[in-house]
Amino acid sequence: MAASVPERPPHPSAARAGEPRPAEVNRFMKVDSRGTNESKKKNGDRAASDVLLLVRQLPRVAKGLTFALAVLVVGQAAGSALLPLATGRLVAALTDASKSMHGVTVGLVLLGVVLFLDVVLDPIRTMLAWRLGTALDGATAQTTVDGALRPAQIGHLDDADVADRIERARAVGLGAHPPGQAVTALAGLVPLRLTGLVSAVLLGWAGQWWMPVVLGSAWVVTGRWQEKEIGRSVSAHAGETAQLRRAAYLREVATTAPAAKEVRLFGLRSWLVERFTTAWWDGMVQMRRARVSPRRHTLAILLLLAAHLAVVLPLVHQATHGERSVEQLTVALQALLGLFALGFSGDLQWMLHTASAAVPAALAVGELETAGEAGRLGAAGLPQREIRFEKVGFAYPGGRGRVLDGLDLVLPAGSSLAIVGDNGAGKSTLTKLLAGLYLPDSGRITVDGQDLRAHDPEAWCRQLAVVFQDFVRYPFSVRDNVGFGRIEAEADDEALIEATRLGGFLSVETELPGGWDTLLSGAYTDGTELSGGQWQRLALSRALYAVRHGARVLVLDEPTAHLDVQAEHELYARFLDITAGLTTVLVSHRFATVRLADRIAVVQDGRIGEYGTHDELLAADGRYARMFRVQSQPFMEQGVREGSSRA
Ligand SMILES: Nc1ncnc2c1ncn2[C@@H]1O[C@H](COP(=O)(O)OP(=O)(O)OP(=O)(O)O)[C@@H](O)[C@H]1O
Repeated sequence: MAASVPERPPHPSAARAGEPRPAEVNRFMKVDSRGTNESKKKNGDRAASDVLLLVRQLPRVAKGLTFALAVLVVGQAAGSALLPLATGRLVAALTDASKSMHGVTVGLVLLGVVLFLDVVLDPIRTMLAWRLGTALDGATAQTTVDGALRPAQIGHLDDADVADRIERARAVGLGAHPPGQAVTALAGLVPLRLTGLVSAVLLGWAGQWWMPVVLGSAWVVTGRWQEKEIGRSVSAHAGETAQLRRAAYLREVATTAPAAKEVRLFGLRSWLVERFTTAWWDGMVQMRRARVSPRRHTLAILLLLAAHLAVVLPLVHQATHGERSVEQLTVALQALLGLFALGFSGDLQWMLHTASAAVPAALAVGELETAGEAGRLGAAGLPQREIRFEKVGFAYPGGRGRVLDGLDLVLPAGSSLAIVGDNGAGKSTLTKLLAGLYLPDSGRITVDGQDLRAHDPEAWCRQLAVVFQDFVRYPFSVRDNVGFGRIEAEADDEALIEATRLGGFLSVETELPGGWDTLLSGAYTDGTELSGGQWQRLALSRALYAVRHGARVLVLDEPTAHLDVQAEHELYARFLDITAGLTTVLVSHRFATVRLADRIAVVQDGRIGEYGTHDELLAADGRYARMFRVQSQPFMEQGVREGSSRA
């Protein structure tokens, strides 16, 4: 069956909220590098270090833009710091008995410059921040995609820790706050903080030195309390990605086409809604716990009130007793108001921390490693002699135990081998190991006597043409769907036609409205949806296109599962053409398909239980013979009944 739903529910071994994972558990990630070890840090520190990490990425992403934005932010902060000075000067000139025109003009000009700077610079800053944020989003997404695809094997995708980080890197678990939003928040926060600092200096100058110390401390302390709340919320979000991932998966099932039929037919609607709601609120529960207590809130308000009174009362007293001029009082009062910028900045801070939390996850994903050293030998022309499994043992990461256990098997080059066995016996697993997508835990696979690990995994993949049981239905053109068999090859219409002819898709292609360029997806207005069997023929054509470009090992996992009787019959008729000169592995439950192979291997208890030709295995009267009889019995009985009724 083709892949149906894009997201898997969380792995049972996924970490519970807030539960740290020891670094050595994960063999796919450098957990401790570049400050990405999130588990050891306290929530507040973690939020701050996420932001620092994000800031460090900015020049790497776009040096010029970062510099321009930094200059603008500082310039704007300097401009806004002039505001109290300009107003102070203007008020002083206006209240001065001499009514000096010079003083009024200077005040007005200063005020005009400040306002002009603000009006002109603000939209430019917003635009630059947006562009830098978009660049960061693109770079983060690229790092995630690149990292997730880098390991030559696919075991990391079965790892709950890796899956959680990928999810976080995609920012799905964080209410879709992409890292670029953090840049916008930073571009707003930094001028605020700078304004706060300048205001502190002005208050010290126009008032007394201790005034900014008292008021600034009150703002910083209460702001820190709020920041800790944000840290807790963000880490609650991050820790709860397992639940949120489940919620996202359920939403996907409910809102997309692949599962729509079953959801309706089995009446899963209420179940889905209920499960989604539960998963969503489970994911959010930590958020609610992370709220600041009302007592803390009250304390913060009282502290700020007291600090303001402690500064304002002496200021007014000094002004009324002639110890402060009108200009000083005006500047001091405005600076006093500007000091709020050192405190909690609500949405901006929240946005900054939530949006920057995806960055360490993306960096960790970007550093995913191939399990073990990747081999360097080429693989062109292999195998010449044989592929051999020697005492191969394998268990999936996080799986329930050994799927293969001491398996020995020989695939002579240029011949075909069918693999049969019960559901879950390990047939598909065997093909994935052959393709190098997983490495054996014990034993080895050799190609012409050389360990497969010694070969460059990409070079080995070029030798393979595979149709997996869950082949992918790419929503692209027919040409692309076939061409993906060898993406780096020059456009080759002859190979395209030959591969689709052998794969049984050519007759379908000629009927399509746009021919080779028909977009294969019902989700687009100009797209066309294929039937299951047509998709399978296309998947086979893709593999045969790879063969036309040099692949020498053909792996077909249930290649006839979706085919109608005629198409299956035609495929059998072409089988020798298709497999000529190739080393072919055929996984199937259909004995009509299995019989096409030169040899047959029965997978049983993690090993090869029986091996031989169809006739040899029937003569041995073992498991294969029993399975064959079970499948052919109804037809034989039917034949006997028809024979006797004719007689
Ligand atoms: N990604 C995975 N993670 C963990 N366990 C897995 C994974 N893929 C398969 N398994 C388990 O490995 C075992 C063998 O699966 P495999 O798909 O190789 O069986 P199969 O012989 O091809 O079965 P079928 O005939 O049903 O296609 C099964 O028990 C399955 O649950």
